[in-house]
Amino acid sequence: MNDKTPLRELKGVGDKTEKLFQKIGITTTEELLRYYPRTYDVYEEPVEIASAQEDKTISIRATVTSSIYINQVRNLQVLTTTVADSSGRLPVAWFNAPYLRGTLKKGSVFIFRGKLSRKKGRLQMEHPEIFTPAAYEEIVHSMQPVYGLTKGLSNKAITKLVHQVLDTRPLHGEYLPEEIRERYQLADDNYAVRTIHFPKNMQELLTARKRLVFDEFLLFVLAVQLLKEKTEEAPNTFSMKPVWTTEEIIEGLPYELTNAQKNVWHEIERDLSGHKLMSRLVQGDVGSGKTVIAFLTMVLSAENGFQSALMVPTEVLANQHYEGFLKLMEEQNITSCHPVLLTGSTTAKQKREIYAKIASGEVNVIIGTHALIQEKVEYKSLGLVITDEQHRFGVRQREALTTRGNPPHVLVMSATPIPRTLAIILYGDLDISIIDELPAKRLPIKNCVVGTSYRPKAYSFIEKQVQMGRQAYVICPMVEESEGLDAENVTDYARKLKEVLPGEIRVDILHGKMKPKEKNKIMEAFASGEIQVLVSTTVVEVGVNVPNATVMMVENAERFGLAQLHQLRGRVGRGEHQSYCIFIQGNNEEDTSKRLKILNESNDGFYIAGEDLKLRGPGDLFGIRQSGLMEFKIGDIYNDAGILKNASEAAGEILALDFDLRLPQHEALKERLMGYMSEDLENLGI
Ligand SMILES: Nc1ncnc2c1ncn2[C@@H]1O[C@H](COP(=O)(O)OP(=O)(O)OP(=O)(O)O)[C@@H](O)[C@H]1O
Repeated sequence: MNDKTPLRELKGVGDKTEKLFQKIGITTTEELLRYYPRTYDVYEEPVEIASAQEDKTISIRATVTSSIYINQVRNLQVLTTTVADSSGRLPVAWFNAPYLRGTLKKGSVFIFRGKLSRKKGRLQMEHPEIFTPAAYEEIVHSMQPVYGLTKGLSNKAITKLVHQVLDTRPLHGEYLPEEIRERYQLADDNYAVRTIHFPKNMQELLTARKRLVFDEFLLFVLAVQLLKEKTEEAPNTFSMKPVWTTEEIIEGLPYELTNAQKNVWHEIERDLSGHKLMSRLVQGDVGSGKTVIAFLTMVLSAENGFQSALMVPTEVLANQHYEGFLKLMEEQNITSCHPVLLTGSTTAKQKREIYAKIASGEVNVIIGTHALIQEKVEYKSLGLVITDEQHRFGVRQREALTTRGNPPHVLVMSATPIPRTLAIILYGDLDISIIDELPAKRLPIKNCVVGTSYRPKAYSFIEKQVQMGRQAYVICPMVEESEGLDAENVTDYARKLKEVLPGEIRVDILHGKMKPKEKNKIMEAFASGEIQVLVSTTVVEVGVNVPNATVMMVENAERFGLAQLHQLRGRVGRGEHQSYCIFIQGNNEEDTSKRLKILNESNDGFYIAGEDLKLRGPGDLFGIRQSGLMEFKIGDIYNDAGILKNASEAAGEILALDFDLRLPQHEALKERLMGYMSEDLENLGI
């Protein structure tokens, strides 16, 4: 067995299992080992029934004190009994588990592990796991991995397979230079990979995690540094001179550019006409007006006779930008641009026609999803690539671009708030511009963090806003009901909301499982105001622009990272109307309230990220990540900023000594880096 061994060759993996693993992006043993647990279950010491708290998973050691009752509730068979210890009694229920009848004999003692919930005013434990006291003794205090799952694939199945691979694979040689491991006190790689799946305690877990985070950052920073070497001196083969048209467009806009926008625009103009190729990152908080800068740059490129491509992560966004660009052309009478939209939904026939037009130069502004820089697309003269969200277009994609015949100028747009010190490390190959000013007419968003009892008020508020001509988003974490997860889902929620709101208000849904075409249709209907309330998952999070929407209501806000919530909030407050954000907290935990309150204090992405960090302890690393940021599997740029700085320092030293990694002590590292660079590039968008 080696790293690239297909899962298929493992014991117990047939067609069906192979497909299920493919669904979560795993085809080889290496990918399986890099599929880190989402979190860990700790089997705690049993507690007394009397001290058990609602909503918490606990273990109790108790005796079965009554006979078993079986009730049929629709298609659910409910099995109930009562258990007791010296402190009290507790009803327990299982669903569709008739096989337990033989086990749960009156008088027998078990460890019951599950969550307590309140039913008709009484606490009860639902569907607990059962262990004999001896079996529990063996696992108590241990940490069990909890993986991200897909329907049909159980946590047990993944755990078993990871065990199999860890037990049978040959160990690797260490690829990090010894002195670096010593200086930063990093565990051995083989140990780290095993322990991240099966740690015995928190300390072990943190040690393993530190090594893996370091590795992930080190490879990333090395890639950035090597790319920097390559691009720093690349001559400007697509020199673009400033033109009047863009000045006229700026004059003709319905608003005045902010000073920050003007500065960035001038920086870009200077870059494009300079001696070197442009590699620039434009960082600007949600709604700060990055799109118009992208459009101006594309017009400038077209006026200079070159093609440009704007790549975005979703079809919805691609459509939005395409429509936006067409509108700008029409309003401002721009004749030099011939735009085209290219996405996954474009039919094969249309694609062929579009490819031909791109090859002949008939179209010069190409807007779409990542399909744009696939090898099949041959450009006549691609002078500029703009990407609109950096986390889907990381260092590996930028590197792949430089290997094309004539590498184009690169402009990366990002709304991720990253402190400057970290940005310099993470985007070392890019010059950085910051739009640190919001358009003047914006009113600050009004926020509230409330419990679920606030819903009726929120609904009537939404109703009033709609009557005033505005629109609303309601975000739920899930698409449909899912076993074991207690969170709102789009499908049922929309149904309920339709019952509550007056019939003339059109409520519709949007989620990631819909076909792209359907999603576009819904988004267009929302943008045009036909749909007034959109119940959606976080698919709306990145870049969607409907300035008329003024309410953002987020259900189960506790399930999202603050950065993600900030992105969601950024979907409102994009026009002149007062906007509102209602975060519904679905639990009663004080820590959650504290965290969510940060959103109440500020509308500034930088501030939020910083405050969130202060509240986190080491145990939080495995709960909510600042999801959506960058392309890291395990590292978190905020929580692990210290490790990121160490990795950057180490990369600097390695390259100072051996700038192309030729020395024998770096051979294994180089191989690992090559593997990293080519890993999943297809999935990453190239
Ligand atoms: N200087 C300005 N004054 C007023 N409105 C502006 C200005 N610049 C842009 N806008 C408008 O603000 C809204 C948000 O701009 P845009 O979509 O470019 O934001 P963004 O920076 O891309 O944000 P996000 O990261 O959330 O996508 C748009 O409706 C745009 O027309």
